[in-house]
Amino acid sequence: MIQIKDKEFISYISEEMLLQRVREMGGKISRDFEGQSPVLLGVLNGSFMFLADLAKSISIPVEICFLKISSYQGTNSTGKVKDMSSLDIDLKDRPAIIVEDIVDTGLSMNYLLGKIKKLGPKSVSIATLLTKPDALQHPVKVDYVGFEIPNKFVVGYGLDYDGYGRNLPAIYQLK
Ligand SMILES: O=P(O)(O)OC[C@H]1O[C@H](OP(=O)(O)OP(=O)(O)O)[C@H](O)[C@@H]1O
Ligand SMILES: Nc1nc2[nH]cnc2c(=O)[nH]1
Repeated sequence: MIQIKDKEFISYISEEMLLQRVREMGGKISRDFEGQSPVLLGVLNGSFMFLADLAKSISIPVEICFLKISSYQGTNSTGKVKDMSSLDIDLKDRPAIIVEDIVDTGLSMNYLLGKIKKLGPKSVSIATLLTKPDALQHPVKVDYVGFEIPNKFVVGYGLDYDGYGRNLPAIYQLK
């Protein structure tokens, strides 16, 4: 068990399991996009650790850039997406892969899809480490999923509680 601020969390997905699954996802993406050079669009802050490990497992040429949005406060969605991005890459006619740590209600991903599609990419795919099928309110088709998890708040491996816990190498669930 670990404590972050006022909350206790218990071990949920080990570092070993995360890395094994992320490598599988990188292998699949490499096969699916063989002969192409997609742009990985990491969504800050939460995706930084997943994106780093995923990118290391991808064997085809990729470019990497980042978007920054936020919708969570504490352990709840605000219901609104705050966009702080300025995308410095031309996506026209390029395959784009949005890389997220988690699709929870789907609000953020629906917003991102709308934003990216307007930039004229060849295709838009979604890779997320985690999804919470029982929490989904804004349906979205995810192409690459690491783990489907129950509707409980999680931290670690990029995911935070109130700014903390992102540096944990494994995933923990709210007790
Ligand atoms: O499906 P949703 O309900 O929209 O939730 C998913 C979003 O929540 C998290 O971001 P957060 O707002 O916590 O910002 P952060 O990545 O900076 O922690 C996560 O990285 C997703 O972007
Ligand atoms: N840290 C964290 N951020 C989220 N954003 C959406 N769902 C979650 C979650 O379960 N944990």
